[in-house]
Amino acid sequence: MALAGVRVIELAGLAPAPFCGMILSDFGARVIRVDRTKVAMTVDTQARGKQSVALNLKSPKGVAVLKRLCLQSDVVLEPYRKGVMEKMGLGPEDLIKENPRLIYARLTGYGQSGSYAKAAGHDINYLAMSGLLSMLGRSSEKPYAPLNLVADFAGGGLMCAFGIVLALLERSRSGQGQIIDASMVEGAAYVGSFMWKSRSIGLWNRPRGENLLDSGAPFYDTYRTSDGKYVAVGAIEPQFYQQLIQGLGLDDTDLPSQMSVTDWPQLRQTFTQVFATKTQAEWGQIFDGTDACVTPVLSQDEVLSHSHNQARGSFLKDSQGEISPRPAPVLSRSPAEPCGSRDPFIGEHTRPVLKEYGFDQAQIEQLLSAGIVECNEAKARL
Ligand SMILES: C[C@H](CCC[C@@H](C)[C@H]1CC[C@H]2[C@@H]3[C@H](O)C[C@@H]4C[C@H](O)CC[C@]4(C)[C@H]3C[C@H](O)[C@]12C)C(=O)SCCNC(=O)CCNC(=O)[C@H](O)C(C)(C)COP(=O)(O)OP(=O)(O)OC[C@H]1O[C@@H](n2cnc3c(N)ncnc32)[C@H](O)[C@@H]1OP(=O)(O)O
Repeated sequence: MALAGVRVIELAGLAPAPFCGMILSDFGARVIRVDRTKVAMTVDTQARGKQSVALNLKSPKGVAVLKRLCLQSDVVLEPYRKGVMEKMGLGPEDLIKENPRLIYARLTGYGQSGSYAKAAGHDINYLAMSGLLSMLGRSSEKPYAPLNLVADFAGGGLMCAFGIVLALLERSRSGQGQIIDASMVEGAAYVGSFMWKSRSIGLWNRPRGENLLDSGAPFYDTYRTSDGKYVAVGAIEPQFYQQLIQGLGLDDTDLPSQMSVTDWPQLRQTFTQVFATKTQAEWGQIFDGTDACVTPVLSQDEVLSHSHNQARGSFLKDSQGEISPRPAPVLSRSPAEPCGSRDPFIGEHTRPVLKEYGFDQAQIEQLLSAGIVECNEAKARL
């Protein structure tokens, strides 16, 4: 796999850093998640292929253990508020001084500088600060965050993984590590570059929800079908729009022109009425195999059985029967091989990882009896 041999220490976080760690793990990196002690359950639902070490960082001895793990690894991924790592003496300067090859990734909402750097926040705040939230939502309605997808995952976890891969690539030439300052505000904005770059062509001149691609255009929207399901329509180009009109059984000469913005509300009404006359599956029979750009809106449970997804193996079922997306993109020679077994229990790998990182048996027992580390192997065997 592409990242085989790369050792990552991931400090346990909420959602973006776990996703970043899972991407690295799916593509072959060895990811060791450092969890808190005295915690019954992890909130990391993206732990595929990771190992867990439970370590008390409130103790100087725990901090010393973490330092030893970091110094022998390729990547440290930390999701804390600015200053937390420095307070423990584990800031990037300290660690990179001792391990110049170390890649130190800092995944935060607002980045390591600026007046918001130390403020708490979540996806919706970062999205708001990126300028993108102001563009999301239906006409005359308030801005609407599309789950916590854009800042946490696209602009956060994924962008940070990209930064790590770039730093690894550069290190293969220079032999040196570096610090990655991954701000979710900036990551989200960068993912949305098109929204800035396309202003000059007038794509966003109208109010929110009234433009071509923000649900303003009737040929770029979702419609309810007679069985209470939905279809998605993305028939932008005239030749594809013609196929949509044909599939709907409408006569083009009775309709206003596609790009007549003032007629869009009326056209939307017509489409709404027509789509409501058949089931989602019936529309599938009409539109599948055409270029009308009409697809079913599938639920999370339906994706696995759709013929196209099935043919490509786009979704996986793990050993627990849980469905999740296959890692993307697909590399021809060294594709991801996601681990099929269950996620680790907190502290499940404390003992073997410490051993591997050079702690001897007596040191491990001492750390265990002092409560600096926890080991949950017994639970893991149950
Ligand atoms: C919208 C998303 C968030 C969605 C997350 C949800 C999926 C989950 C959120 C709550 C979960 C539920 C909840 O936990 C209750 C249940 C628990 C149960 O186990 C499971 C079910 C639950 C219902 C559970 C279910 C779900 O998991 C939840 C609903 C986001 O936007 S995520 C993005 C957030 N932002 C960032 O990541 C940006 C960077 N980080 C930050 O800005 C801050 O970290 C943050 C997020 C604001 C939190 O600030 P906080 O003050 O809490 O921490 P920090 O200042 O960063 O400091 C960390 C301190 O922790 C110490 N520490 C770290 N590791 C250890 C250790 N191993 N041992 C000891 N101590 C440790 C560290 O030293 C710091 O201590 P100090 O404060 O003293 O310096």
